Amino acid sequence: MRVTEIFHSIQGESTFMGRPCVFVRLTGCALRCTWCDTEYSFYGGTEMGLEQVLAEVAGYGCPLVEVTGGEPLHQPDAFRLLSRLCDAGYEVLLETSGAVDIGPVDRRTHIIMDVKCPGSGMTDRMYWPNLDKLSVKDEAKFVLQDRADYEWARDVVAQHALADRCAVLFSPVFGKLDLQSLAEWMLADRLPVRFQAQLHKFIWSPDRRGV
Ligand SMILES: C[S@@+](CC[C@H](N)C(=O)[O-])C[C@H]1O[C@@H](n2cnc3c(N)ncnc32)[C@H](O)[C@@H]1O
Ligand SMILES: Nc1nc2[nH]cc(C(=O)O)c2c(=O)[nH]1
Ligand code: SF4
Ligand SMILES: [Mg+2]
Repeated sequence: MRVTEIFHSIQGESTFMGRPCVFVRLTGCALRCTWCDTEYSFYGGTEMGLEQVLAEVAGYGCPLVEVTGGEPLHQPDAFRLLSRLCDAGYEVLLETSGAVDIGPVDRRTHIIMDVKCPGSGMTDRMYWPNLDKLSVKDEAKFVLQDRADYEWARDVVAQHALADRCAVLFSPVFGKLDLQSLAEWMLADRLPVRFQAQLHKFIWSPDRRGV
């Protein structure tokens, strides 16, 4: 499979935020979210075998592993990687765009799935049946760039009763949507969702790779 980087860091997103975690970032993505912070993963990378990836992950001695990208699910080997990581006893997280069917993902995986808001420019790429496939251990994440995105996300959460199904995360596009505004909108509307900002960008510099 094609791998951009494997690194050990503090999990900066999701309900697992704050925990030490090994990241496997797979190369390539068919989407182009306007605000994507990982464009360096679109091309290049190194070809690695499944066993090689598993060995490198094991070297960190860390029980939490996240497979991300790019869009990991574009590579057929990603599904095998997730299953093998689960078999090996890791707590396994998957970050995925919402554009690829999550049906074949090993159900031991915690799926953290973006629902692409209008500001991303990628709403029409969403595979909507994915919303019904999320379960209690999974998370639906809305990355918001402005008030219009917020209102759209609020409506999607209500229409699909998403908060009854799984954790729902509202996250500002880093450096674009003011944290305080988002927090105040959520409180005013009494939303049953979780505020989250990208912790690693506060710990390290926002454009640093491999953290
Ligand atoms: C780089 S993506 C890789 C996984 C997958 N392609 C996806 O979109 O979920 C990982 C996460 O970072 C989020 N993200 C990317 N750029 C961001 C930004 N500028 N501000 C906040 N979150 C961002 C994405 O929305 C996604 O939840
Ligand atoms: N520290 C850290 N936490 C993260 N959580 C999700 C990430 C991602 O890029 O998918 C990420 C990342 O790039 N770094
Ligand atoms: S789907 Fe993920 S990796 Fe692809 S452009 Fe959007 S945020 Fe970036
Ligand atoms: Mg990232």
